[in-house]
Amino acid sequence: MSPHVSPTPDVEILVRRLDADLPLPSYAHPGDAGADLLTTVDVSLAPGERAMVPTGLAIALPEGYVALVHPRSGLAAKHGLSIVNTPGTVDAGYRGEIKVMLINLDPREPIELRRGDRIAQLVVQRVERAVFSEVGELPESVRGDGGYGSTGGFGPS
Ligand SMILES: O=c1ccn([C@H]2C[C@H](O)[C@@H](COP(=O)(O)OP(=O)(O)OP(=O)(O)O)O2)c(=O)[nH]1
Ligand SMILES: [Mg+2]
Repeated sequence: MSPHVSPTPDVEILVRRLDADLPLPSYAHPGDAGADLLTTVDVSLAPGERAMVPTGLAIALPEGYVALVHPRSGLAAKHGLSIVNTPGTVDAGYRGEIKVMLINLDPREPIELRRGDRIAQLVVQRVERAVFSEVGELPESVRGDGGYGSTGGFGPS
């Protein structure tokens, strides 16, 4: 194994293919964080239009994991294709079809996608579950309640 490949074991995710003619999600390169998702249908998006696009996949994540549906940067840069709810959250308990809420952010050009095109990427991560414990006062911090640009704009802070 290359020393640059993570030594941690891969996480097994059970997958049902709802569309037998399309492949399982796959990583384009070793070390990639995102496995590409395909559309099972042709999609045409006018400027500003959005659509819920099926991937033909249903998965069972192990407890303690989440799968996040991220845009592909090449399609975003070249065509303005993004995802309305990026990143989409696929819960470990979800057994339905993974769908991608695509949106065409280009102000002028329509986007035409064909069945089998790679439209998004799925990033699998460990996730913590929190216990929300109510208190009257929060512990002090250096930032305090400063936010929303409190350190300034584009220039150095
Ligand atoms: O991009 C996405 C986002 C979500 N989902 C599926 C998996 C996820 O587990 C479920 C619910 O998503 P979420 O919790 O984000 O939506 P919600 O509006 O809160 O719906 P719900 O009330 O069902 O939780 O929808 C997708 O297939 N693609
Ligand atoms: Mg929810």
